[in-house]
Amino acid sequence: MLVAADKFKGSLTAVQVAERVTAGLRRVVPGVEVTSLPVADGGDGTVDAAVAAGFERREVTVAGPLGDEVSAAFALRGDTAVVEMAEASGLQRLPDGVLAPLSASTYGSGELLRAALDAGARTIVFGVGGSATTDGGAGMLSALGARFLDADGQPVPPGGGGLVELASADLSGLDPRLGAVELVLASDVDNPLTGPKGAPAVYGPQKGASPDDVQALDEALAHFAKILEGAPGPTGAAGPGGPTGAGDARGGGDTALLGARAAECAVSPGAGAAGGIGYGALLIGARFRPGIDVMLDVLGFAAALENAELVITGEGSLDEQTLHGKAPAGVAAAARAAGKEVVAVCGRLALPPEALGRAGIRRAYPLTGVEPDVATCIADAGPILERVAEKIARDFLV
Ligand SMILES: Nc1ncnc2c1ncn2[C@@H]1O[C@H](COP(=O)(O)OP(=O)(O)OP(=O)(O)O)[C@@H](O)[C@H]1O
Ligand SMILES: O=C(O)[C@H](O)CO
Repeated sequence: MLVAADKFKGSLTAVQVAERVTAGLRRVVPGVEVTSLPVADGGDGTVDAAVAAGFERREVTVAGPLGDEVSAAFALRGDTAVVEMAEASGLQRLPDGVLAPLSASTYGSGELLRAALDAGARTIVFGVGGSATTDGGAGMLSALGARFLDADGQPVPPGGGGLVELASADLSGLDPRLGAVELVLASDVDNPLTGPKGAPAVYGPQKGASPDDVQALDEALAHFAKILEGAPGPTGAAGPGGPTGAGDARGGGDTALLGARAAECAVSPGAGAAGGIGYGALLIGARFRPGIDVMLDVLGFAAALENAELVITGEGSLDEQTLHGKAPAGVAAAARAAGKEVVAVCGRLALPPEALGRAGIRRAYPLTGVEPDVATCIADAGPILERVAEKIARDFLV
């Protein structure tokens, strides 16, 4: 039996989900062998999942979304680092939870990447999602040595809103170590940077952006990308590979302009992830992969799967979004490909059985199936999840 579920956002961490499910299963079948592999899709909880799988947690003080100091962690094992942008620039890092769609910056995420480089990382899994920001990764790039100036030669204000003032950009001062690392953009979504499916339009509102803000941010990010097309690229022999990850020399040399590659990055899948930090990451050579697929590799899912007959996955809300590359869909696809049976636990279930079936999930067990009151399900999630797991044990193990 393998428990590979994401967190129930707002009620249980992924580690707690695994603990509660295990406790419920063992109440019905005391000796049952259960392997726990908490999972995440690149968004918040990604460092926790890596740590649960044996990575070392490294704490660093970096800038939060509004520039105040926050304590953030990345995970390290050997020369592989897992950096989660939400640790520095996530919604949960906003002081008092007050949304700041125009001014929130990813500067602290760049500081986290720098800390991973300082720690000797040669491969960096950059998990993105759950962000408070819509700055196209400008803050992150600044922390790594890029310069973004207004018409008076002054740094533009932090956040996506400030990018309308951008007159010139220069990436030639980027940390040269970036040229020598493998950077993987582990993204929860595959949106482009701008336009109707872009970061401001689709994810701006959840960060507090009004319709006017969305429009302003969309224009600001388009302007940002346009300026970058004419900007000096990173120096160093191993120039970034662009969205395909195929390393080449186009970005090398401080006189080389980013040009067509910057334009290509803006429309590449994942550019619009986490307020466009995906774009910034692609620009410095990151290779895009769906976050859950990257994390299953990092966490050693294939090995954990070998001895399991049944896989229990899940997340807080099994809904339409789940089908678009969220953790349970990724777990189910990988488990089904290996011929394993998959069921899911969740707080609330908003998918019909056919949709679950298409995702490879045989049956879903919502907490609301044993406790109809949603508020109680959230407040008392742990014990209720144990009862749900008892049900799974009775259905599949006895
Ligand atoms: N114990 C619970 N009982 C009932 N519903 C819950 C419970 N815990 C979470 N939820 C529901 O699930 C939602 C959170 O969904 P979920 O955990 O899938 O995260 P998400 O918002 O999809 O983000 P992510 O991409 O990080 O997974 C909550 O807003 C709530 O509606
Ligand atoms: O952070 C965000 O904007 C969403 O999670 C999509 O990446």
